[in-house]
Amino acid sequence: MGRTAVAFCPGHISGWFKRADPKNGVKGSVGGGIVVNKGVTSEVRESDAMSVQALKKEADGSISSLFSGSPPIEYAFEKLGILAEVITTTRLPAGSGFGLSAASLLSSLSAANSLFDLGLDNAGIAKIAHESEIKFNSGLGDVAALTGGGYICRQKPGIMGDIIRNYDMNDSISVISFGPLPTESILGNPKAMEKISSAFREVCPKTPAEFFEISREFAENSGLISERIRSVLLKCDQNNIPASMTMLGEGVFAYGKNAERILAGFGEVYNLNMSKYGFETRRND
Ligand SMILES: Nc1ncnc2c1ncn2[C@@H]1O[C@H](COP(=O)(O)OP(=O)(O)OP(=O)(O)O)[C@@H](O)[C@H]1O
Ligand SMILES: CC(C)(CO)[C@@H](O)C(=O)[O-]
Repeated sequence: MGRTAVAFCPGHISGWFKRADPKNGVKGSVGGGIVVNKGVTSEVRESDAMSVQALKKEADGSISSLFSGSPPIEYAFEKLGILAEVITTTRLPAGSGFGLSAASLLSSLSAANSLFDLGLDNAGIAKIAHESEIKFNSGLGDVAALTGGGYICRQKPGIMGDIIRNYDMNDSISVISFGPLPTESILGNPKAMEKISSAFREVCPKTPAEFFEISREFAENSGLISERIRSVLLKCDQNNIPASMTMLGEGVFAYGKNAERILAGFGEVYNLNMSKYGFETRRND
């Protein structure tokens, strides 16, 4: 049995985004989102061979296998010249707008950093994770978002871009997910991306209410709202609950004490809170 290290990274719900023009140098996106208190825990173990196993924890505590192999994590570890057995565990659904590809990269790299004494600081970890996300089209702005907490507005692309972080989102955030919308399928679709680009407005919220207004306006203009999402949004509107579509996943996130009750009529509800913190490293010899 080799030594292990464990690290956690929160999830990130994107409310609006726009891909940065790669001609301008830095790759990624600008946009807004919420760093949330549930995300991905990675356990990294010394090994002679590289392997990644993704696990899902259910509401009743049972654990099931999601998939094995994760090209973004394998690529990042190869870049660092390390081999390890990686196990990621999450309570949240995959491919559903929680930025889990970024969270699994950041938690796995944080754990590897401490296990192998790589000496990377948080910016160094984020740089490798961001590069891997861009390479696999699995995210644009999630890594930058997850370098800290709060509900945020990213005004420049990349991990060194200006990020406004606000922390006064005190009520719970309820999320319902109807199924995955693989990030690659949207980012790799020029028509969808053109519509998304025209839906984007260069504004930053100062309050949670403004955050949900900007998210909703973007979602309405993005061309991504399905019939199922529309019916949930209508119900939220009728009950004065701020709500919008999770980017990128076929789901709805809604704000405040009454949101859970309304969303529960449509399926399993994930109850989250804004996280004040981004990813972290913890040693576990
Ligand atoms: N929990 C996880 N553990 C390990 N690898 C993951 C995990 N989630 C996603 N990945 C890797 O990221 C790839 C792309 O995932 P995708 O971007 O569709 O999911 P996501 O990040 O959960 O979605 P979103 O970015 O919309 O929240 C997956 O094929 C997988 O290789
Ligand atoms: C593209 C994206 C919506 C995928 O989660 C996110 O990375 C973002 O906001 O850039």
